[in-house]
Amino acid sequence: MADTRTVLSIRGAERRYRADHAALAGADLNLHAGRITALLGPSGSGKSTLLRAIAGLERLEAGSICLGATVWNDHTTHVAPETRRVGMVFQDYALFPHMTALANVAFGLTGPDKTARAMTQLEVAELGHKAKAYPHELSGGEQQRVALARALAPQPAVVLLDEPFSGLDRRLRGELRERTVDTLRAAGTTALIVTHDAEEAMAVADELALMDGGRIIQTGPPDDVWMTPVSATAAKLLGDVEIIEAQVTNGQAETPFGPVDANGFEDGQPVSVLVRPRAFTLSLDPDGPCTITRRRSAGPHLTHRFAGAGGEWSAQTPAPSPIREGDRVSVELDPVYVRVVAA
Ligand SMILES: Nc1ncnc2c1ncn2[C@@H]1O[C@H](COP(=O)(O)OP(=O)(O)OP(=O)(O)O)[C@@H](O)[C@H]1O
Repeated sequence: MADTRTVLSIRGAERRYRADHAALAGADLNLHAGRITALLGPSGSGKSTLLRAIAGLERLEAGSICLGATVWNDHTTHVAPETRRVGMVFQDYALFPHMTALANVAFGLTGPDKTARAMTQLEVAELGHKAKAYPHELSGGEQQRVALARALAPQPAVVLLDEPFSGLDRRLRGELRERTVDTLRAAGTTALIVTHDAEEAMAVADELALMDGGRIIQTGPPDDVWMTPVSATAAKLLGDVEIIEAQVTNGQAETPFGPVDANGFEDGQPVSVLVRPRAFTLSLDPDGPCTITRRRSAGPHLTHRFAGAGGEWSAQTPAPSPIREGDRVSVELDPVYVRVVAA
């Protein structure tokens, strides 16, 4: 059974840079022992501010941040960044350019064996042979690995990674992503990784936290969050979704593609029906109500745009498919990929 002990808890965190705008507007989040949480949100939603607040680089105006029973922040306390047991990997890695890889990793360490410990950490990152190299002599991926080694070397309670893969090309990103997850797991570290890439968040996360407007709007295992988004905003953060506004009648929400179960909402209530592209099941039908307007291959599946039923919609369909542009189709919804939430 995985350890779900809360290591870090954030309650009602508020931070305003301007009087009329809260970068953090009451954010709540728990980080659990040895687990990787991915923080996903659009640009400007407050992700970096939350990370900086955990690191002690921002003061909160309200709320609290606690490591176990130790208060790092509340209305009276602000523990200095250097005394928090936090490791940081910044977006640009922030390595010291005039120091070797080894000196960078040893930087935060103390004690007579600090160089040996830094070397061990570099070896874990498979960069022992680059110990004497300066950052400009390292590739982007190697720099990121040195930055991660530096963050992990002091055995911090929490590691924070701010968009750690964003400067790298797609192939290297995937590789480095897996290596980073392996390294964090091997170290048993509690980690928070910020990203605005849904696919990346789903790939790295044990737990996913969705952020919007300075608040955490949903948390949970990635599959659960994907299958059961709490709102249209949450669903949109994780990928394409069609949103159909509907009213509940006899326990069902009426859509142009037939009724769907109203998920416990009461009759008369306005709801949003969230339909993932893969929910649409298309069948060739000369008398069907919809017409294919566009067909695109996307590797293992196809994207079919179709018009009719009061709008234009996107379906993700299995490849190969005989359905071509201009064909008429009938459309059904697979309820597995449909979710009804409050409007
Ligand atoms: N130093 C600052 N001074 C003034 N406003 C700031 C400052 N830092 C951030 N903000 C504002 O606070 C809000 C949250 O910013 P933040 O950088 O935390 O968002 P983010 O989710 O990390 O965005 P991104 O994905 O683009 O990095 C934004 O409206 C931003 O403009």
